[in-house]
Amino acid sequence: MTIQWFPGHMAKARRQVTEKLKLIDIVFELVDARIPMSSRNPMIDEIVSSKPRIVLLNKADKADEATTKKWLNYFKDKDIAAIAIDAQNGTGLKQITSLSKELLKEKFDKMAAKGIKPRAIRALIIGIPNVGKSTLINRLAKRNITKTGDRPGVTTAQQWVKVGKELELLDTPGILWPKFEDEMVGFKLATTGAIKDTILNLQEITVFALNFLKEHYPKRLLERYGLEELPEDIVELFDEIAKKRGCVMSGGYIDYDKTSELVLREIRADKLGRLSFETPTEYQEI
Ligand SMILES: Nc1nc2c(ncn2[C@@H]2O[C@H](COP(=O)(O)OP(=O)(O)OP(=O)(O)O)[C@@H](O)[C@H]2O)c(=O)[nH]1
Repeated sequence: MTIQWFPGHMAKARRQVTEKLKLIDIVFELVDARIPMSSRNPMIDEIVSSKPRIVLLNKADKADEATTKKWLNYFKDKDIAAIAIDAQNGTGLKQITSLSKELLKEKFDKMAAKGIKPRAIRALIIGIPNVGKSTLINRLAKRNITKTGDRPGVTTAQQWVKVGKELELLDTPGILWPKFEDEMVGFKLATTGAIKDTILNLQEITVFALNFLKEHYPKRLLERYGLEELPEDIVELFDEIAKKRGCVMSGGYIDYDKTSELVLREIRADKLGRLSFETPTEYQEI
């Protein structure tokens, strides 16, 4: 899904999430494990301040394991509950219920003391587009299709999805916008495929990605594209990859768009291995 986030849409998204918060005990904030900060909504702390929250680092199967460990420590140091998961394969999902119970123990104990009948924990999944919200809901609910509740004529009443006996999810997730006014965030979102390539310049995204790989994963670049060494100049690197992969037009001109598409496709398909595009050290001050 591509959403054009105009101010009116942002206000509406925020209003919808705020409404849903009234119905639930806990928020599961879904982020992309490869870019846990860039894939968050910039106002998330303020928007969900009234509820306990677990940060779910999704697509952990695509992220650099060592960096994901650092992110988990980062959140732990900040006293923020966080779990690395792979919603597609179901890895890490068991911890979601146990950690939710832990975080809500006091609230539920108090309810029990008042004689309120025990009930399942109610949760809402929130995240930016394409972060894996529907995949997670379907996986937790052990079903294949998420019902879309907002087609004309379909009742808009909230539906609950049961996850075992102890947890219930709202079946429509909360969708919030990313922090795209920051250019680096935009490049990271585009490199990981979170936003359409047409939103930013394709070649600029690839320059960002290649520079990043050159600095952080040079060996992977060398191996993937059969290069002897990495040229200093990023255009030269582009040229070498293009020549290795036949992205050259008649007359010997390099087809930079084709090269860009190829490199980005391969990064997103994990052909260069598991990659993370940001580390906690850049965010220590937050
Ligand atoms: N490798 C991997 N892919 C995942 C994971 N979770 C989701 N995906 C893929 O990511 C893409 C987006 O997933 P969705 O579940 O549609 O994301 P969404 O957040 O519901 O997206 P919107 O409907 O746009 O808000 C799909 O191609 C999923 O198959 C995961 O843990 N690992």
